[in-house]
Amino acid sequence: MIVFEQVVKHYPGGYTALAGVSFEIRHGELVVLSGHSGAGKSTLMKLIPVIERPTTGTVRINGQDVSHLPRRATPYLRRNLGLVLQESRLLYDRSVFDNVMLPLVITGHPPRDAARRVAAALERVGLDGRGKERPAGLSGGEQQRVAIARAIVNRPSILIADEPTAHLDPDYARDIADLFRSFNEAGVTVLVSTHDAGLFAASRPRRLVLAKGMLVGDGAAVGAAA
Ligand SMILES: Nc1ncnc2c1ncn2[C@@H]1O[C@H](COP(=O)(O)OP(=O)(O)OP(=O)(O)O)[C@@H](O)[C@H]1O
Repeated sequence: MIVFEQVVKHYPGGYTALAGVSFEIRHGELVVLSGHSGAGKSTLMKLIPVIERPTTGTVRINGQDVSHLPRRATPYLRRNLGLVLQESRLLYDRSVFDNVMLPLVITGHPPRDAARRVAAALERVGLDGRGKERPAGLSGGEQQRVAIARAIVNRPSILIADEPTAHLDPDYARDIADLFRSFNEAGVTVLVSTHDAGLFAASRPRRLVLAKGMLVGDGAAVGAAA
């Protein structure tokens, strides 16, 4: 469960990225966050794993107020979150397998079970047998799948993805959207931001719409309108 209560985020220099945002996402929901460039989507997403903190207001994840979470406690929080953020780039000097393994290495997972989980995550995103390859040799859509496999390898209950279909050809983008739907159908709470909400319309998601740091829409998607 993700709860935002009157969340305000000012950046240094005075820019207001979020101007008092409140909503509640229940377990098992599929939520698409849309809004123009600069509306505050990335900021909202970064508040959940505490990459950024609210200036005022409260963010609660699975009942825990994370607004003032000590830095040393953030790895425990992030263990239950799958993150595909703008800044979560792949390591290009490592194999696909090593990239997906990374979160398990960080959490000190037993190596043999970790290898099994990586193989399962790669299979889940349609990249089984590709673990030895380098990310640079993969298409943009396949690289995004590696990032998604890395996000789900810890079997998170919440998956957060910031513009995962940006820069992808329409066919690849649709495949990625379908992948998020299948995670959601398997019980994962999914929050995904996009400029193209129509891409996810078939999944009948709940749509949150941000404009200038304010929540201006909250409801079921209608047709393929963006
Ligand atoms: N670290 C930062 N320091 C200062 N200002 C920032 C910072 N991060 C974001 N902003 C500003 O906050 C506003 C909201 O940015 P944010 O990235 O959340 O929007 P967005 O809706 O995700 O946009 P986009 O779709 O272009 O990624 C923007 O005007 C941006 O310039």
